[in-house]
Amino acid sequence: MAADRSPFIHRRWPYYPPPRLIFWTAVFAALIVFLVFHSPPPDAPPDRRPTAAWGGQGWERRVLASARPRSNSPSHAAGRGHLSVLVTGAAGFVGSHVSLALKHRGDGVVGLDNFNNYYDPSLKRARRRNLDRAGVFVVEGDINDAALLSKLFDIVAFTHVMHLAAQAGVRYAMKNPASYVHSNIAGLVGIFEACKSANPQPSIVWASSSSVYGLNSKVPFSEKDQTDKPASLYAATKKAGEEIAHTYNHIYGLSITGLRFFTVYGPWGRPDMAYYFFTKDILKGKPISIFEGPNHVSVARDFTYIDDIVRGCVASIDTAQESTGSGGKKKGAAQLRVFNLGNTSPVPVSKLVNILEKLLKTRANINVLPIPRNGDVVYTHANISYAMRELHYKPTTDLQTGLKKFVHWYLDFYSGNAKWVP
Ligand SMILES: O=C(O)[C@H]1O[C@H](OP(=O)(O)OP(=O)(O)OC[C@H]2O[C@@H](n3ccc(=O)[nH]c3=O)[C@H](O)[C@@H]2O)[C@H](O)[C@@H](O)[C@@H]1O
Repeated sequence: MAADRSPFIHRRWPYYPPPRLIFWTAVFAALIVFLVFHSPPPDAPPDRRPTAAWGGQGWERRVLASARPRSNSPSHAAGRGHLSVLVTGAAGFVGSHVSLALKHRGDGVVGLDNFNNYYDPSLKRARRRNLDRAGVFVVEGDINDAALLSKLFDIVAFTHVMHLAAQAGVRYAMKNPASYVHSNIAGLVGIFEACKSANPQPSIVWASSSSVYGLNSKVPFSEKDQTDKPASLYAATKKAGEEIAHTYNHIYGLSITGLRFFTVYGPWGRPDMAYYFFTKDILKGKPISIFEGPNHVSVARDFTYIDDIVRGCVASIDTAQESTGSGGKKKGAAQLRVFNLGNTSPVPVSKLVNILEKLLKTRANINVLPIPRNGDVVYTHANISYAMRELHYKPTTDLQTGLKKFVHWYLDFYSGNAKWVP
């Protein structure tokens, strides 16, 4: 009779299976364990995360640490409680300054920025290094990423959102209109959606723009003036933002403050703005264009120094009332405000160039051109009495003083020596 070679009979206990069987059983078990822990539950929403990496325990710990206010923060001492602020556009010009100011006084601050390449992202990365050093973690992601926003609100009960992420620049709107709709309309709605669903709802302060005054001829511009004649798509998206703010305040009880910034300038500024690229071009000996209005009228701006703007932003946070809703439901009327933050002292662009020439000790090579029909307006001038009354806002830096600080920073930064002086 042939010997029975089956391994499963005629074996006595204890039975030791062959090593190959043990190996394959282990592989199979490991595979099952992997599939169980890595497959999404059947009703999980689709993963809408963009390529930028966020999430994970280490990431959450950094968000939490950054959001934690100092126990002896002045906000707390002043009876405003502990503030945790989400600052969007934190690697941007105004966003980086405001984040540092809040962090330095003891508030918890989490930054959010998509580091897009509208202008040199290495400047944004340099600003981020300053924020890192100060203990502000900047999450890399987009305000249109609903899953990311909802995750951030899951982790932190933000008391305030300082929404400064936007597609800026008046003239670029003719080149890339979609980017204005993406950031200033869809992105703003994304922020309001996340805030209205959060529990507790944060108070929101966000950046509108002096450009909403558009073709207004009544000066100085007051918040009570009509703003229904925007001169650029950029201005139109900011104006639309103000209307959208009204809707979210009305339906959901969100406390919202819009700030109309007037041509903000200063150290760590935006390279797409005239004072910045004039400085670069004057130093390189390249020609610059100064625009003039019809009948050779001077084009002028109410240039406003960054430190004054930061004080206005912080005061807006400190005077913002709480939102009244929670988890998407309104419980009562909430605060809705719009403030001009300007210098209330317009200066012709030709004068700005004179100041730069003196500071740089270099003559500019100037072409005077008619103002192009690409969204620019001839004149801006802020009436700031409302902000003075409600925010105790009082700009203290004239253009000469502010440009001196900018030029000092510029020369330092581009000689590879940037130091952060908040
Ligand atoms: O305050 C605002 O609402 C706006 O201020 C700036 O917009 P703008 O005032 O046009 O600032 P710049 O682009 O720096 O232009 C400053 C002045 O220089 C003039 N300019 C600009 C470029 C140029 O080549 N030549 C020239 O004379 C412009 O006409 C303008 O009068 C910002 O770029 C906007 O994001 C912001 O919302």
